[in-house]
Amino acid sequence: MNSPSDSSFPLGTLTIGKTFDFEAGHRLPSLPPEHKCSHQHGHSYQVEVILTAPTLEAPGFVTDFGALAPFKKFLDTELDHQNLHEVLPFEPTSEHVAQFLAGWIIQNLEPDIPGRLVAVRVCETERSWARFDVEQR
Ligand SMILES: Nc1nc2c(c(=O)[nH]1)N=C([C@H](O)[C@H](O)COP(=O)(O)OP(=O)(O)OP(=O)(O)O)CN2
Ligand SMILES: [Zn+2]
Repeated sequence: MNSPSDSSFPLGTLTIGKTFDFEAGHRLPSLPPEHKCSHQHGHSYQVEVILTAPTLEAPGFVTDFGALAPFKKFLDTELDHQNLHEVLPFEPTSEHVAQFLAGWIIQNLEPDIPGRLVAVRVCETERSWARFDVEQR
């Protein structure tokens, strides 16, 4: 069986990603009333979590996708079918939500997995997204 130490494997960085979703309402109250997003509306949010690791764990994982289950549970229990501006202590722009979710992953998931968080991307729609890139640690 080949392994990454074989010379046929080029040097480089491996990343993995998994996409989660939740449904939620929100409004952005700081926007002027004429802005459509100052009014209550909803999104089918998609959250992409991107991880890396300097070495792979057997059988060749950055992190087992299944080990990200606690993050899905957090989204399901805390954000799904909620009004985000009521349950989050900040104005729920995509940018703020991406940064917040990155913080949750670093605090609550990273200690238990081999991978390290690279970025979190939050999509409000198919065409609109914000990405938070974690500073090199
Ligand atoms: N940089 C950001 N801009 C906006 C955000 C945001 O989080 N970050 N959020 C909103 C609203 O929540 C809005 O629901 C999404 O904006 P928009 O892409 O304009 O919505 P539409 O899907 O309706 O886009 P159309 O291209 O007009 O169909 C606003 N801006
Ligand atoms: Zn919105």
